[in-house]
Amino acid sequence: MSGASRIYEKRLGDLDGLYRDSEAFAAEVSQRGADELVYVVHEQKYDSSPGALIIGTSTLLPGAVSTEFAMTRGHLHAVADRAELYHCLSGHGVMLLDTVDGDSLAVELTPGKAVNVPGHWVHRSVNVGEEPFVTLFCYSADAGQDYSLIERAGGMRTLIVKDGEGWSQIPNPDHRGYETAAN
Ligand SMILES: O=P(O)(O)OC[C@H]1O[C@H](O)[C@H](O)[C@@H](O)[C@@H]1O
Ligand SMILES: [Fe+2]
Repeated sequence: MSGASRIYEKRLGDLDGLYRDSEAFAAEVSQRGADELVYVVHEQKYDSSPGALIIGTSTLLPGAVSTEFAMTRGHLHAVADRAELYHCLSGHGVMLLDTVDGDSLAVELTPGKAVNVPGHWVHRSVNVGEEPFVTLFCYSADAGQDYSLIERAGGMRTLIVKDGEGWSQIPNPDHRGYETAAN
């Protein structure tokens, strides 16, 4: 299929402020290096019109900073009503979802499972496994991403943390509410 293709990478040094434990983050940067890849997105879009789709794959490598698993920055779509499909191709992850009004969900994804993220939901991928977590995604080409809402809110409502050999979700004590952040 013809059209613009893009590869978008995030390295450890790009993710300052994402994890709660800033000392543990600094230690990871000095140990693993600021250039270490955390996630890479391969996307393809043939057009930017409202009806067009962006499709691609997101590959989030395994890892953790202190107790928090590797994650994407997360966002609300700039055109907030735009939805997105994520279909897990490999690995073991969680799609973390919040609404501005107070709903939160953590959807576990393993190969063959999919999550249909409605518009108006903030979303982030988390890798809770030991292999790369790879999803196929599809969303409207005009959606865009708003990264500042999560930052202003002090992070998403929930943290996905190590729990023995597995993972669990705990409330994020730094979260200030999206309602306040929006004003
Ligand atoms: O945009 P981030 O929160 O950094 O997450 C990385 C990527 O996640 C998903 O795969 C989205 O479909 C991409 O459009 C996005 O760029
Ligand atoms: Fe998205």
